[in-house]
Amino acid sequence: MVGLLQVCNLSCAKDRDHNLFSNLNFVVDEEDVVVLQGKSGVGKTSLLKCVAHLNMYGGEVLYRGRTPKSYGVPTYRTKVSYVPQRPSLLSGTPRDFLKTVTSFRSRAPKVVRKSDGDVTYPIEVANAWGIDEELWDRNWSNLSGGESQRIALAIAIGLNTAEVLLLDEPTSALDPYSTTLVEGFISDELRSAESELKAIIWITHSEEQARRVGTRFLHVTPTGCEEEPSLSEP
Ligand SMILES: Nc1ncnc2c1ncn2[C@@H]1O[C@H](COP(=O)(O)OP(=O)(O)OP(=O)(O)O)[C@@H](O)[C@H]1O
Repeated sequence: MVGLLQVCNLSCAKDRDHNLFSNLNFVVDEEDVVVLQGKSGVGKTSLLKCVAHLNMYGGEVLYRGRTPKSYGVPTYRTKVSYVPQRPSLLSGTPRDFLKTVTSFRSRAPKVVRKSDGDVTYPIEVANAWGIDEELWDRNWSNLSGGESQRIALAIAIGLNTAEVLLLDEPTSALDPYSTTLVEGFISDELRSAESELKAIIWITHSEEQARRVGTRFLHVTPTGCEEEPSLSEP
């Protein structure tokens, strides 16, 4: 079976002589929310970056049976999109970032714009999570961790081009109420016929969150990954 995303014999180098991990094989299908688990430092973030074609890797990543290069990497990244844990490392404001991202030719032209050129849906998504529009004009470095995390996620979801989202601890800076809002919104998007979103790979250190959002559980080790049938109750 081809699946939406196929990870074949993936390895990632730690340094010239050592691999961080190797021999990773798994398939992501439509409607999957694959929770990635594993010890701190095992390489979960690195794995997501490999899948997003942001890190060097050995082996193969196939999206709908084809390599990232066959789509063109910028186009691939609009379909398989990585959302970092700490977007505050970006320069400028979220609105600058949104304008830059939506100006790329690889972005689908269907993104809705206001007459002044602004893209609206990401701002609406963030608003639903308690983000005032004025925050879009503040530098990333002057936003709280939770604000920048929600805005980065709202951009990824609101652009509505990604079929696979790679979420790196997307709610680690959020309070429980905001976490519930975000989790609910994402699961509605996965079910919505209007949304492009088909599957998610989600890193979380929270067992409770893993149970709430996950449909599959993948345990990453330096020598491969194992699928766990389900998480046992605490
Ligand atoms: N750009 C980099 N240069 C050198 N080493 C790096 C780089 N990024 C990550 N590493 C190292 O690679 C290893 C794996 O890091 P990674 O962030 O992928 O792990 P993780 O499983 O996501 O960790 P955590 O659960 O703590 O977030 C760590 O030892 C880290 O220090």
